Amino acid sequence: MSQKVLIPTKLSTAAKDILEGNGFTVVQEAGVDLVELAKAHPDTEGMIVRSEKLTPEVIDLFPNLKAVVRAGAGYNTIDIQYARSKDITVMNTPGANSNAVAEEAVGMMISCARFFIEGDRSTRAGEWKKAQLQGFELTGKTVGIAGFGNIGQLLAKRLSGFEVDILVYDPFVSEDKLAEFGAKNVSLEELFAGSDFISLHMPATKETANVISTDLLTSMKDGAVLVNCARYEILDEAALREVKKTKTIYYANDVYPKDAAGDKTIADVSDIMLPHLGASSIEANTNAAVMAANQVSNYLGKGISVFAVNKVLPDGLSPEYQELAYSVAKVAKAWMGDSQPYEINISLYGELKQFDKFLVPAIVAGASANDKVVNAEKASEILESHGIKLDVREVDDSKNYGESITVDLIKSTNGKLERLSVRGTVAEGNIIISRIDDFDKLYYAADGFSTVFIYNDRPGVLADITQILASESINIEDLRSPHNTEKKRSIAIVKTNSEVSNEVINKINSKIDSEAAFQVSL
Ligand SMILES: NC(=O)C1=CN([C@@H]2O[C@H](COP(=O)(O)OP(=O)(O)OC[C@H]3O[C@@H](n4cnc5c(N)ncnc54)[C@H](O)[C@@H]3O)[C@@H](O)[C@H]2O)C=CC1
Ligand SMILES: O=C(O)C(=O)COP(=O)(O)O
Repeated sequence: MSQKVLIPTKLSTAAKDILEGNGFTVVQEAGVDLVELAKAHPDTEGMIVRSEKLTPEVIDLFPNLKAVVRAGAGYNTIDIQYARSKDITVMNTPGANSNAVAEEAVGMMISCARFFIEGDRSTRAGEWKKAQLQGFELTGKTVGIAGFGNIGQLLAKRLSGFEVDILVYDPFVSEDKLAEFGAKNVSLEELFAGSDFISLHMPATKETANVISTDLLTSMKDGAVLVNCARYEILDEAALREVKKTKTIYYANDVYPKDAAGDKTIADVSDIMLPHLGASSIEANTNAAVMAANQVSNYLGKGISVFAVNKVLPDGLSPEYQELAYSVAKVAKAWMGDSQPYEINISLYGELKQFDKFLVPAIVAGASANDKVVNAEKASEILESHGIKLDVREVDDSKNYGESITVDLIKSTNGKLERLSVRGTVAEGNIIISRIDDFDKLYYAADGFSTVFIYNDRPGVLADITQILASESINIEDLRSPHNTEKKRSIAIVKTNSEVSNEVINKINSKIDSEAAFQVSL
């Protein structure tokens, strides 16, 4: 039965399309209470949200939930610790909506400095406030950016045409990053006192709660502009109200305690108020939808967690290695065909051996991959229930395999055991299959469609394979065919531009009489 993903938010249909294409059942209903949705879909295993609040009470309504992707950056609306305690992995989609927010911030700055909102309102009302609404320019001024992550950096880049000086406050930013943008690292106090425009782009955390205080606001230059497209909780609203009584500063706001209609307490001190529009561009929505759908699909289907915020991959383990784990196992499983392994042996070489708990689920998912979708979390249980032994072996690092993974599926046919062994590594960010059976040094990039034949070495076999594929109008993109002269065996790995049907594989097989013939798509 296919796994269910709930999208209780307004999100590009790209997410639903990707997930359905990968075999998931998708329910997308925006604006419906999560409690109601939980009643109707208690079997939900994955969820994609935007600013919807996931409290412990809401999380408890979804007993089968395994993965939540916040299609966006800020995840302060999700109780990630509670989710962790329920073994739910929460991810976000960094960078997906950054440009939309950076552009919004530039728009806010100029709208404030040139009085666009008051100009519009008063002119509509029949007034003519040309003399009163003389503004000031952004060009050549000093802009302070608090929080120099994805959005902060893009903002600096977008502002470069305005020839501004940039001050940055971010306790975690590197000197290299600052140099790249020609920005100066300062304290938050120096940033507030020295900037004509200030834009907030740090996350809402315990450390940033109410950090924009009376002292900072009082220190701002007269007539300076403060833009908050980050989070409501960062600014001390009462302090802003007090300071604004005696000082002319402008405040542009996009964020609230909750996203909902109704009166807003911040209204009297805001010069511009938008209904949390930062990420609301077509482009950002599509980017976030595509990223989120792939992340849910990879996690539930392959055990690969990318951008997890409550189960962060340990230092030294990049997500490519989880992908490698899945891919190596999937190649071995494709070789094995429909029968079930008697045993799975896993060898994690080099630094990878310490990361078994992050890699084994992906291997188990790959080794169980008959359909497009498998349930990575449940795969171990399934293996156990089928009596399949899983063995993570002691490895011999003197073999110099670097950071690589070997998956051996042990096949049992009428009591006779056969080892189907595949090894891979990551090189320059690419997933590389380095060995199948005893054919090593393959160095073959595992993506797209590959058909593999193992056969007795003799002249003319490659010609037969390529000729049959050509007659089916299938184009070959790569072909590796090392020989084992001692055993007089060869392997041909043929990467094609499209899927090769079973019928065509059988046709080739009967012509070349191979001992193994299988296709794998990665
Ligand atoms: N208005 C809107 O629609 C949107 C609002 N946001 C908000 O903007 C925030 C930033 O988004 P991104 O740039 O994508 O995230 P990011 O994670 O790429 O960047 C955040 C930056 O803040 C820095 N930071 C962390 N703690 C800090 C502190 N105490 N003081 C100063 N800097 C600190 C981090 O080092 C990092 O460089 C999000 O957390 C979210 O709350 C994000 C997207 C849309
Ligand atoms: O990505 C973020 O942090 C945002 O604030 C965007 O929120 P939204 O997806 O528009 O509800």
